[in-house]
Amino acid sequence: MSVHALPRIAIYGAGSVGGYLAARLHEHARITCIGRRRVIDAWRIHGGLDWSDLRGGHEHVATRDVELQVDPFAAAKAHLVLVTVKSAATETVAQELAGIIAPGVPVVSFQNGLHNAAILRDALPGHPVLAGMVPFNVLQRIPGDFHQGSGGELMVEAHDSLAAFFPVFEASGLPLMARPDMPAVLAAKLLLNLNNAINALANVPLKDELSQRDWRRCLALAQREALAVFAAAQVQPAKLTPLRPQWLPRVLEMPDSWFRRLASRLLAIDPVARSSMWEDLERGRPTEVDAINGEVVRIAARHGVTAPVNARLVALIHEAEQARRTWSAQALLAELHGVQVPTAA
Ligand SMILES: NC(=O)C1=CN([C@@H]2O[C@H](COP(=O)(O)OP(=O)(O)OC[C@H]3O[C@@H](n4cnc5c(N)ncnc54)[C@H](OP(=O)(O)O)[C@@H]3O)[C@@H](O)[C@H]2O)C=CC1
Ligand SMILES: CC(C)(CO)C(=O)C(=O)O
Repeated sequence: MSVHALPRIAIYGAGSVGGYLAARLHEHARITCIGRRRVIDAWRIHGGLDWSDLRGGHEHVATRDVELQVDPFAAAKAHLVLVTVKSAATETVAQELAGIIAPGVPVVSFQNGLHNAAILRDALPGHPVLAGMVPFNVLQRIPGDFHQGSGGELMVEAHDSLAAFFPVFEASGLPLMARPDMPAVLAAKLLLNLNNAINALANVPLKDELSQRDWRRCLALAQREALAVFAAAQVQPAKLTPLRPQWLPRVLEMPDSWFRRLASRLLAIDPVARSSMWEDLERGRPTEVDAINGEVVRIAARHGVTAPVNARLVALIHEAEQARRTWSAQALLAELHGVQVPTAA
């Protein structure tokens, strides 16, 4: 196919996910990736983008093969826009895209958190704005070099406007699964993302963290609390792993050898992979904790229940944004047990 016949995709938010998607999709679409000047300059100095994954796939994509831009107007010619900024930046991005992108162009939020698509939708009437989900981890090891450290398929809200783009993702080796139940998918992803804060506080790779029972017990406390909050709010998370979401805390608490046997897929993570929240702390950036653990606390408050474990994780991450401290699993577990209201005997 001539390059001029390829669809144009704008990726708004040049970071870990944005850079990885740009590098993976570039052969089957004309990609424009829009981001901060410091990032775009660093990617140009790197000579383009490199991607690799845990199955050994890798490629160097030269700067002539992806358009790297700092000007939001570069999104004007896109046939599809993918939003890949952190949740706190969504409102600003929505305002920046309004009036720039062509009428009717679909916009997909490839972000964690429950409300990013709704924020974009409010500012972009006349566009199908669709929730998406990135299941795998991407680490930007050095500027311009992206490593996918775990598996899973990209998901998106089913919509006719995306018909021309499914083959692009498929041909690029990143199939996109259309889902009729994205609110349930995002709720299930939020449960998994409760580990982002624990991984950031642990300051160790995800695989090491999840291999140790006391870290998993911390996650089980946060997930069990979130599941109770979801039940109070009548939110049913989708089944994204071989285990039903309701079983996750019990399996996480199992001894290491049982956990390895029962949840081998949860441990199929590259040894270098860390959560995106760890990457934020490492780079001195504000984190997304208010859109993740903070979301559990807000839903709890709306439904007359409490979420002290997730509230404590929010506070600890905000403290870490100011000054980092490395926790041991035992110290964090004691801290999280300490905030729980004892249940009547
Ligand atoms: N990284 C991962 O492994 C995964 C991440 N996710 C989710 O994907 C989303 C993106 O995460 P990630 O890629 O890690 O984020 P990054 O912080 O790596 O990338 C986002 C980039 O967008 C930039 N940005 C913010 N606002 C604007 C703007 N108005 N115009 C241009 N650029 C802007 C940011 O700059 P600045 O820092 O200056 O704000 C940053 O460079 C998040 O919701 C995250 O939770 C989901 C699954 C996995
Ligand atoms: C893939 C996962 C769950 C963990 O890396 C993530 O979403 C993140 O880091 O933000």
